[in-house]
Amino acid sequence: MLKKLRGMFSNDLSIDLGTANTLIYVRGQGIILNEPSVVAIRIHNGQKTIEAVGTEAKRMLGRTPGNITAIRPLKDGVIADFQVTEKMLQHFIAKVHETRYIRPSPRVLICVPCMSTQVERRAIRESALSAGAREVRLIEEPMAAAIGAGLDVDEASGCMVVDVGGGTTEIAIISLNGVVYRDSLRLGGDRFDEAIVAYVRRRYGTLIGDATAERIKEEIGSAFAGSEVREIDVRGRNLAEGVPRSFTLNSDEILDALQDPLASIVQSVKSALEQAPPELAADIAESGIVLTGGGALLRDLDRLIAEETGLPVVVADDPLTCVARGGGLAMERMDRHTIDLLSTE
Ligand SMILES: Nc1ncnc2c1ncn2[C@@H]1O[C@H](COP(=O)(O)OP(=O)(O)OP(=O)(O)O)[C@@H](O)[C@H]1O
Repeated sequence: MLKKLRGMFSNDLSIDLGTANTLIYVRGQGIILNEPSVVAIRIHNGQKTIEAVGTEAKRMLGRTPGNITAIRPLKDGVIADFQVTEKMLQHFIAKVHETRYIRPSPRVLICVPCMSTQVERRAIRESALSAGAREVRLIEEPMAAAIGAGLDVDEASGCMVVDVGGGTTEIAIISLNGVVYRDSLRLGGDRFDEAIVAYVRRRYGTLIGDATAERIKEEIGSAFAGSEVREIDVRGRNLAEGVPRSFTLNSDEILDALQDPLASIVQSVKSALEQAPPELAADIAESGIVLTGGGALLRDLDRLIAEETGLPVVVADDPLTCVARGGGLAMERMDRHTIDLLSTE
């Protein structure tokens, strides 16, 4: 009863401010906002106004007339456009206020890439403060991902998480509520999409948009050579003829296109294992590796990493919401000071 009451009047939010998606978790209520990190801006007489944010703005990506631009204010896990990020956060926090009773000036916990610089962290913190937060705390994304995936982060035993997001891939080894080893690659699902666009251009002399590349990746993409072969019909603009053309792509071609980013991820996972302290490496050999983030849904990415490392690899339940759920749970524990939070100075 008490918990329910506290939840109703809670001021605390946890935000997974991702390159691809932003999720907001309200203390005691769970995830109540999950939208693409996209903002559409209209320019009229030199004045910029917000046309749409989130799902509606994502539909406009690549389809806007000259006076509207749909942009993603975060790139590679960090803020690329400070003002637009702030507006986006304001919009999302206001939307949460509309649908739930939340008192103004909430306390906010934000999940940030683990190798983000002090300058980047300050930018994220300032954005949240300007968007109306009273107090801002930061948590490393892989720590939140591990908690969200249900790993026992407080045990004196190593666990390893690989969070493949839109802009970054975060690799961490966690023990006793702290991150023992961390690495962050500035590549993720977005890089997969770019690699598909480049492949189709090279191989078929045809231009496809990022949204089409993402659809191809989600529908037939695969990370492992032994996967069942699937096909998809695609339309794009033939560069030589300048007209739309249809053609069929198969998953082996997509695997070919994704070789470079996949090799970088595998290499980083291997080097994390090489650098892990021996006791923790032994724990991980037994417990295996957990994949989180939307990129973990790439077909057979778990098989690829298992094959390359010889360790058991599992994809967490609902990998797209792990960081947000873990951030929420960390927030519930925040006052007990049991989780390592980052300095916000
Ligand atoms: N079924 C799928 N197969 C492959 N990739 C997928 C699938 N579903 C979603 N993705 C990809 O997952 C990525 C988004 O993941 P997620 O929401 O975890 O990232 P993010 O938290 O916004 O990014 P970051 O952590 O880098 O800031 C996108 O690149 C999306 O294309």
